[in-house]
Amino acid sequence: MKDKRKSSIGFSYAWNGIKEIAKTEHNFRIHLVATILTTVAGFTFRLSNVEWAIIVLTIGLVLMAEVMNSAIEKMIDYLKPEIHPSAKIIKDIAAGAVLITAVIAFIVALIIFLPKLDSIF
Ligand SMILES: Nc1ncnc2c1ncn2[C@@H]1O[C@H](COP(=O)(O)OP(=O)(O)OP(=O)(O)O)[C@@H](O)[C@H]1O
Repeated sequence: MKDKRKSSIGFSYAWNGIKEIAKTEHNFRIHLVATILTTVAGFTFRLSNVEWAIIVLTIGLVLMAEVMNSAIEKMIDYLKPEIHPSAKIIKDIAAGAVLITAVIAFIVALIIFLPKLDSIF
């Protein structure tokens, strides 16, 4: 019982973190919109189970990278609020991780949706 309460408190802290990022991070909101559009496209093109699994994993990868990037940005702003070359490179590297996942998501979208668009036109 005690463990259950503890884990639900942990979940509420995690949810609080996600809400904070959704409120403050512009890029995260853009990725949420992309998630909604991709989901609509998925239903429109009647994706197979395997295609859905790949799309869900890819969306998760991008959102997770965005959340980790935001955590790193906030940590740097807290530890090193002034301009510093190390602060710059740490934030640039974290942003690089998001860029990699966004490129992967774009390629996955091309592989899955292009043939379906092709069959329509
Ligand atoms: N303290 C700092 N010292 C040096 N360069 C910084 C510092 N903070 C940010 N930068 C540079 O500015 C870039 C953008 O940083 P910022 O914290 O605004 O990230 P962002 O991606 O614009 O964040 P947000 O998602 O909040 O808009 C970083 O990638 C880094 O190159």
